[in-house]
Amino acid sequence: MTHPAPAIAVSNVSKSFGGIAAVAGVSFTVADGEVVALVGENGAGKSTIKNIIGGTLRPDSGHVRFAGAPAIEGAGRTRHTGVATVHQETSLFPDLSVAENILIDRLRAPGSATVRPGHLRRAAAPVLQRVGAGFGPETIVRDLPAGQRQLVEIAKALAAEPRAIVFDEPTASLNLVERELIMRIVEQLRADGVAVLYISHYLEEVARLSQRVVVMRDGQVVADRPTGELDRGALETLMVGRELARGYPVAPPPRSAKTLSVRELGDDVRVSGVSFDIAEGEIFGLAGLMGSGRTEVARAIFGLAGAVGRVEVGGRPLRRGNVRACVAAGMAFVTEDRRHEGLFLDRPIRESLSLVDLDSVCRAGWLDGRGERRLTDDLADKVRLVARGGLGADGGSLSGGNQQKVVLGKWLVRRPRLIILDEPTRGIDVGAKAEIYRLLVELARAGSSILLISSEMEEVLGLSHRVGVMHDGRLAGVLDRSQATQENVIRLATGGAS
Ligand SMILES: Nc1ncnc2c1ncn2[C@@H]1O[C@H](COP(=O)(O)OP(=O)(O)OP(=O)(O)O)[C@@H](O)[C@H]1O
Repeated sequence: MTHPAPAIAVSNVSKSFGGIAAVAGVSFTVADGEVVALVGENGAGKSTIKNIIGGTLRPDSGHVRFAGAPAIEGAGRTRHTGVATVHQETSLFPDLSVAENILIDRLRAPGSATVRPGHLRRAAAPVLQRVGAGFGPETIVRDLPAGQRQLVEIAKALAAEPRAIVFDEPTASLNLVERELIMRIVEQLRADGVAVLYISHYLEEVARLSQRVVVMRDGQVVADRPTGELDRGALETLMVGRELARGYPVAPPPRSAKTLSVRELGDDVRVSGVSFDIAEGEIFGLAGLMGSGRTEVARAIFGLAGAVGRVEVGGRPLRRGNVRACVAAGMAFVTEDRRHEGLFLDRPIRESLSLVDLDSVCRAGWLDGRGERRLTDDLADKVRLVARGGLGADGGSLSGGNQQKVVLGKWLVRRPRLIILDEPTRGIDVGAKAEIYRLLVELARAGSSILLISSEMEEVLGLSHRVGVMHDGRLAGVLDRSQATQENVIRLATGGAS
């Protein structure tokens, strides 16, 4: 019996950057109608492989074949026919319509004539239907919530009718309902015979969707096994090379003094009438569906978005809209958009790490090189930073997850009085997550107050003393740890009574 060639065959692929191997001798296949999960720690080499399969990066040696055929070499870029990629960061044009975004590659094709809007709409409708979109082709992308933009991203990939499709963490920061939708699309693609390579840090998704798991560590494949043979613990151990502690670390009960007091907070647009307190040493989770106003609450506390209402830190009214005053009051804000707001891509990693704590690395106004080295080495260690080129390499050379660890880590050691974290573990691997949870609990134990915003319900429920649930711009209820179950949170988040 002859076997058909696999839809994707990666053979002995190696790639180095500046003499440092990102991936070395990687081989695996994905067959038609198969979902293969690609997992590994931050910096293991997953994105490098994705980019080589997608044709945006050329391997130093080895090759990728699609259904037995090599890629078509063109000037500068390799064209890989039959494979599409759904990226983590959205690549959509916000001011164009859904249909224009979906068909943009064809609109830009040389020799393409002017396209009539009616034609565009008709061409986009079937793929929108295939992803179960509840919006029309003429909707402007900017008006869609993030979860639905991800559907447009997938529809765009499907428009080319690919035989193989690569998903890069498609559910990061989506809520449970939106995640379910994406997973059903993947299941349907598989049933339709499409080959799927699924990159994810969410091991429950890996267990549900994939038939096979390829585990990468330090640029190499360390396991390629049927998913059914690996339980969660075994998979984690393969990924991080050690056994991870189960469950969440427990913070001691909060103290009685209030750190933060928020009254009738609003942003004049989406959020209004939000009131709550956070005590010293308390972890307060903020849950809610995407678009419910969680991020806006955080921004309004910091005075960033035309905020109204009263905010007190340590019993003193906060001078609003003045970020410097907030920082002076001991507040720290780690936003969702960490890569643009906290990391120098073209400066040594060491500088990004030491910047918030300059006082401790400066002696009489001079930068103390040894002090800086000690501080940054310690920090890098604490967040399990994988910087294969050392801390002297530029921030831009780090993998996505490791860039996030830098920005998060530098705030965590500063022991702020109040730290607001928006999606702190997005894109971060299981091992580093465990470290970050430990650091958060340590901060709380030392008396810091923490406002934790996360779409990962398990994380919010596992770490928080209390959980506030947002619905439609209002705080629908606050649940104590004993009442904070997934069902109760979902009920409040979807507009049900507490
Ligand atoms: N342009 C580059 N210049 C220098 N080094 C790079 C570059 N791109 C990747 N690397 C290095 O290659 C290694 C693999 O990175 P890659 O982005 O493939 O990891 P990853 O598994 O996708 O990680 P993450 O889960 O954080 O996204 C890392 O050590 C990274 O620092």
